[in-house]
Amino acid sequence: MNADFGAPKELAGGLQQRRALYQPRLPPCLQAPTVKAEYGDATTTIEPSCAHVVAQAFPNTFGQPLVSFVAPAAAAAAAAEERAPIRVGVVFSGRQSPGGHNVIWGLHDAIKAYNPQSVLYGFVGGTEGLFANKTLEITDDVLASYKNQGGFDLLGRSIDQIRTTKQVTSAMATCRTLNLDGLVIIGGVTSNADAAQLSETLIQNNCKTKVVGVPVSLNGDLRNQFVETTVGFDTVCKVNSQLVSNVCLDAISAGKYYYFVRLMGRKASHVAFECALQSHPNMLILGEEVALSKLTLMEIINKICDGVQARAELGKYHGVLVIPEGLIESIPEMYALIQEINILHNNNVPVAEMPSQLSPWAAALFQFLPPFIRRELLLHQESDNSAQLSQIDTEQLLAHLVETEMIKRTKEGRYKGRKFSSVCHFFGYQARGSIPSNFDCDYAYALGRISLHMIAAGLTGYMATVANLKDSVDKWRCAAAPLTAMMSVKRHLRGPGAIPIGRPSIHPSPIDLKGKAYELLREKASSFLLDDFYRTPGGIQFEGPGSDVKPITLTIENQDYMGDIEILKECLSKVRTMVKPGCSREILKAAISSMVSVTEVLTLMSHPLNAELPLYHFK
Ligand SMILES: O=P(O)(O)OC[C@H]1O[C@](O)(CO)[C@@H](O)[C@@H]1O
Repeated sequence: MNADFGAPKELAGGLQQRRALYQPRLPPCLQAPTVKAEYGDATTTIEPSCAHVVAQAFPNTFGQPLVSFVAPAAAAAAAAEERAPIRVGVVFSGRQSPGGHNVIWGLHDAIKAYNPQSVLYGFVGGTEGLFANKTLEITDDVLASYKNQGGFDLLGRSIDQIRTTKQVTSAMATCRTLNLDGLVIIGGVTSNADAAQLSETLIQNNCKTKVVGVPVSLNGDLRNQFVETTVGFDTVCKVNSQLVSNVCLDAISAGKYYYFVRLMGRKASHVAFECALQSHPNMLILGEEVALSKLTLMEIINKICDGVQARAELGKYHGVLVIPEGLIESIPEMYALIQEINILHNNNVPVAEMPSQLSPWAAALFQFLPPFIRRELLLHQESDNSAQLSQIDTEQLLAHLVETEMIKRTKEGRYKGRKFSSVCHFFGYQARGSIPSNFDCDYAYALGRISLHMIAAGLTGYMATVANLKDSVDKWRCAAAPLTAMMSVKRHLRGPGAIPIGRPSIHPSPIDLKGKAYELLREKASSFLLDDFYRTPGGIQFEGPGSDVKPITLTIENQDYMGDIEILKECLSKVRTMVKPGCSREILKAAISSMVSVTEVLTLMSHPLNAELPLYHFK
């Protein structure tokens, strides 16, 4: 374990120092040291047919009400000394995600405003630090060089799991030893599911510590009717969109390579999806689409080759393909092979013996794959027993198979263009330590402050949430949602005969293939493929007009089309000044794509006032 966690960092002059001075904006309800908690109706689960199973597994925490936080009446705000000091622990349970530090900062500020005698302990080294009770007291001094900074290096992280009996017992022992009123668990889907179980176990064992989850994950897959997005998703998408758009421009400049880019996102492809909306690469293959259409590996390869061939007919020998790291598991035959390997891991079969123990069809597929993929598929599993997808070079597998297929097509006389050449990238870990965007700084800081109010209100088994994120911070609504309300049970089959399997849990939310954002992308797919409609969002903006740009998916999916007349007017005036009367349709398209965001264009296209402006009818 790194002994330097929490040590003051030397911040580079210029941007890094300036970022440390940024003061996150606070929604109105969080501006006083206390809040008023308003209790709503009892909850069930996001999948009501699972309610009885969740209720059985979580007898103490199922059905709790939603809680909203509003500003207290001025007279209700008691003096700090009238409030008992609070003792809270905080742990990074999930993977690094930009903005995580600000959750701790917000929590610290709220705790001290609540009562300056309150104490906040950070667990050093992630969950391992929680189990071993290794703490660092969080103070203003400790926080100084970590404010608005990326990574999780204030406290570090270890395994993203608080699940086994030993782990839960150790965590409970730490809560008791430190006499904690609250434990704040920072992480994604897995960490929050574990937080729910820990909270239930603590109640059953008469441990007073309240457990609060905070949605922090670069993958953006912890989203449901209570959670609009996770901390870090915005930053990671911005960093990766810049990288993708950079390679788009590189590709078109030399006209000789196809770039195969893999982005993070295991069970869901949100990062790849958002980056494609931002940067417009030629091709995007989502895990969700492949799983739905049950596309085989060779069908995917043929699809890519058809795209390469169509572009060659236009004289184009370059392009950019974006995939999520989870794509490999979405391909039916690869999924089945990975499942067989997982079973062998669970049965402790030595890696060297695994290939010989595969079923005949899986062994045949395994042998067909290039040696580097075979080696990567056999790596030890993640904490949730899934394959280590970040270590599997799916982009290289695709590039290799596409090259083979293009050579075959050439030999058969089906392809007459130039030789296909590729360059592969995994833009994965690079973004996790990035300086967080203003949005992630504000969002994380607010969630940290909400966590304190949840503990003060005695809530346990809840997640801190903020709604209305597409709007400015002064319109954000702060709340707490029961973790059990986000649970469902996996099923073997769909429909009435479906058999529930496993314990209820919080599951990653896939891309909504019926959603507005996906519809937009599909409409543009053939133009993206052939027209090199690249878009350059550039680096993260911290100041000025670009600094408040939010994820396109977040704004599109939550867009109130009829209500945003102000946005409409602003867009109209922008485009009117740019476009000259009588200019071509192509110029209009380009003007719109470069001048306004997709969200704005969508708003324009869907708004009744759109009829005023024939130029928007390019669709
Ligand atoms: O740091 P680690 O353990 O290699 O984590 C890698 C994984 O973490 C994530 O970044 C976030 O869950 C995944 O997308 C990726 O597969």
